[in-house]
Amino acid sequence: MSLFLIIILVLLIGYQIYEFITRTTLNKPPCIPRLPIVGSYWYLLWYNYEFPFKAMTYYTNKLKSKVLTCYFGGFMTVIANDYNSIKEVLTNNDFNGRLSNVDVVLARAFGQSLGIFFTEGSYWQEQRRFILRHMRDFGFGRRHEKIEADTMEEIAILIDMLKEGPINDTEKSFLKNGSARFPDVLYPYAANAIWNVMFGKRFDRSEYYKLKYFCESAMMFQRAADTTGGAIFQFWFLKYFGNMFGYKNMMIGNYRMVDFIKAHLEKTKQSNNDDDDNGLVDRYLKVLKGDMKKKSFSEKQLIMSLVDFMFPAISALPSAVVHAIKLVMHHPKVMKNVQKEIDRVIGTERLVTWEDRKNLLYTEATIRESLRYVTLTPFSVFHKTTKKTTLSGFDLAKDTVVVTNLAGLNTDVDLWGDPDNFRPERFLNENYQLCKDFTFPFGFGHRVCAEGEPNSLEDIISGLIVTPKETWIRVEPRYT
Ligand code: HEM
Repeated sequence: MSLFLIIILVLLIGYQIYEFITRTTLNKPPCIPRLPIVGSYWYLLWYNYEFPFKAMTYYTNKLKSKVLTCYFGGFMTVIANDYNSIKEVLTNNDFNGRLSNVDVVLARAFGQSLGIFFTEGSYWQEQRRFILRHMRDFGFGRRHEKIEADTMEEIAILIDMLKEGPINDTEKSFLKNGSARFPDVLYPYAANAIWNVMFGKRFDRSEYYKLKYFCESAMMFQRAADTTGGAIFQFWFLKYFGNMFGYKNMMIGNYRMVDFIKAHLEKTKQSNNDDDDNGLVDRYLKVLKGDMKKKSFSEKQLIMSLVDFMFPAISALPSAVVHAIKLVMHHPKVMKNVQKEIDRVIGTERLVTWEDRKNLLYTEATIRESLRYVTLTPFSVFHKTTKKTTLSGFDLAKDTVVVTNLAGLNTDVDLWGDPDNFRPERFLNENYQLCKDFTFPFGFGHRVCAEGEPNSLEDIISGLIVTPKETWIRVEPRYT
């Protein structure tokens, strides 16, 4: 009898646990199974430890919904997995919040909510607006004679490195036996481009070791965790496990960048005259010295904004170029087409310019396809609802974490038909013009990547092509 009761009790508890795991609240998106405390993230890891976002396709099919609830630890999170729901998140201002008070986010910024990525509300708006407006004056995201000339010089150095070989120990570390290591070889070019906008100067070729250090720190930070922050963002105490959850490298990489920027900021402050106007830093320092300083302006905020604007420029951009190169090299037909277009539009005697972009449609389609094929930010950067709102007809409470599953969008069979094929032609119509792009590699709306799509694509194009005559496309004899 007692055995019978125990069986009943076990069955009842089992049922309760099953109920808890699969429970969906009324008018909330269907929920991925979850466990008490740890939530659903572990199910994603279980499905694919290396690429947990891949589990989403399985669950959208299983739960028959493109919008799902997923508990990241204790954070009730809603994940948008298709074009319509992602667009809704990106275009509705109710989703413009960020998780600004999570331990790991605060730890990277002197224990405060600073920078651009993880700030929100009027603080974020004020800072983002000020920084972008003044960066534009120094050539960020628009035509600018000096910046274009400087960039051409950097490209010329890159060509010289690739063609003539290394001239110092730093260059020898990424140029060996006639081959170049990517993305490392692109670091000086990428870092000097953004440094120029911020500080109004570039590092000389003899100082490239400094840029190498700066870029490697950014990579260390990026590689320590994905944009979701991984498990460390859900459970603060995991920081005590060293590098097991990426915390240690995240902090080392982050504070190496902070210290590097701080040291150069100090130098700028010491040599700064009131009428200096060479880059964003001069403009920001002017505000800090002035009487009209708004509350959101501080030196720490400047440092974290510089980190937030610079680390993607020196890690994500070179990575995007490398993925494009790799994919083109593995698709000889695409390579031939790109090469033919470069020969036709640019020829072999001059460098690529910003003007060329409108005539490099196949090359642009190739870059768009490589950004689709390899999603650099699979879960993008987490958003948060700033008020009670709706998504695809579901009700969402204020402060709900919202994820745009860009990887899911980029591999959606319903949208692409053959997402596993690398086919730039999908971005061109029958008239060989670029057609509507259903991807959001840089996000969209007010929280769009600060570099924005046009600027990023131009940078990738110039990084990819480098030079018509000596380009990497010609280096690989197997395909020519
Ligand atoms: C191929 C390269 C890049 C990709 C794929 C990329 C992608 C993204 C994505 C998906 C977001 C999040 C959008 C959202 O919240 O929905 C983002 C945000 C951001 N990106 Fe990029 N990015 C790239 C390069 C850059 C560069 C070069 C910069 C700076 C020069 C930059 C600066 C930023 C900043 C500051 C944000 C935060 C914007 C905010 O929260 O207001 N990114 N990026």
